Amino acid sequence: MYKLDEKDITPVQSRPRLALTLGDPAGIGPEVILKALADPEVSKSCDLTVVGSRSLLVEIYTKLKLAKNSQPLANPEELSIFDVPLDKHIQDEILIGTGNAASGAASFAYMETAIAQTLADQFDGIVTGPIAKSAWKAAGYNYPGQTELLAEKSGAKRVGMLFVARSPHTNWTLCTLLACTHVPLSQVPKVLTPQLMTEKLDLLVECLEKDFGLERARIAIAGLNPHSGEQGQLGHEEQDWLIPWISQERKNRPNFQLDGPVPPDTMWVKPGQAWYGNIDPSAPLRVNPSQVADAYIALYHDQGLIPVKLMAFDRAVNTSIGLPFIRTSPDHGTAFDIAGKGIADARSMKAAILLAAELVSQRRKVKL
Ligand SMILES: NC(=O)c1ccc[n+]([C@@H]2O[C@H](COP(=O)([O-])OP(=O)(O)OC[C@H]3O[C@@H](n4cnc5c(N)ncnc54)[C@H](O)[C@@H]3O)[C@@H](O)[C@H]2O)c1
Ligand SMILES: N[C@H](C(=O)O)[C@H](O)COP(=O)(O)O
Repeated sequence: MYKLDEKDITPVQSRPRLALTLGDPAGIGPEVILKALADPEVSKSCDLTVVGSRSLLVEIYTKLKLAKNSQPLANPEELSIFDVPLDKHIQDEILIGTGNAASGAASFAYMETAIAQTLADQFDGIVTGPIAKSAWKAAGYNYPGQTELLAEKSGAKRVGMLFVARSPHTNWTLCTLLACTHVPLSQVPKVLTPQLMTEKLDLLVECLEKDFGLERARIAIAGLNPHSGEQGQLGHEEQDWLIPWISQERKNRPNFQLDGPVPPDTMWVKPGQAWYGNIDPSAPLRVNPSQVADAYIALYHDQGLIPVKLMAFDRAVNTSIGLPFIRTSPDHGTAFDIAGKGIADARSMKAAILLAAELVSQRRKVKL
């Protein structure tokens, strides 16, 4: 991947067209959007249309302008907005800082609208503001997350959740795919199967080739149990199917180096070193970014997202792979605890917009 700079920005007429959903209006989505859109690097990279309720956005903008130490915010009057008006009784029940059925109904309506408009070719991709799954549930929408709604509405049979983050220290890119996502921990060993792993590996390989231009890549796959099961002494999944599955996939994909199962506790040591680089000048240079994997497969949500968010909470991007269009999202959630205070960090939203623009441009090049 490369850093988007002035010379890479495509001419105005072919700039990526992105829909930007507000997310849960009671959370920090509107704030990080207004902050990100005030950044010239963002506005230069693509044509952005906010999909959400204009009147709510204006209300939040007015409130944030009054906040202490208010940072630059885009003025809604100057933005392209695809207005999704809400029934008055729903709008009246939206309370900044509290996700509820009304805020869930609103964020669901924004997503449905953005997906429909993107499928109708009004946009090349969607950047989604954070939603609360519990608020969707309260509103009567039973989806584990936005990814599953996107897959259902777009007819995608397979979808993957990939977190992409570029290190500010070394410029190295951390790519982490979750083999299973919003699955309760007790269900993880049952959900993980060789079939599921093959589906996710197929998606990752397609994405690395098509979106990141990597025809040969190194992929590290985590084990499930402590020390990858210690030869069956600390868990049996590695011996039963994970090791045979990796061996088979090595034969099937000679262009790809598949490492694993890597003991989960040490899987993140080298990525951590590649991410931070030689920060301590007295330490020997411990890892060369070219010697680490191009992508990591974590077997379940927190196995992958604890290290990702520890290293890169301010800039990781949740990227859906396998959809017929680009979709990215910041890695953080609705942060109801700080909503409306003007202190939310917009860098992950900015990274999500820039990555979406970059991926749209890359797909266009591949199509030519
Ligand atoms: N992109 C998404 O749609 C997405 C991603 C993760 C979680 N969620 C949802 O968000 C809701 C809340 O989840 P959570 O509390 O586990 O995670 P969270 O990311 O909302 O918040 C975790 C902590 O980080 C802080 N934080 C988060 N984003 C921040 C930012 N941009 N700037 C400064 N501080 C920030 C919060 O104040 C909180 O202390 C849940 O319903 C969850 O499902 C949505
Ligand atoms: N699993 C994601 C995370 O923790 O960042 C997040 O919940 C987003 O999921 P959707 O994009 O599917 O809503």
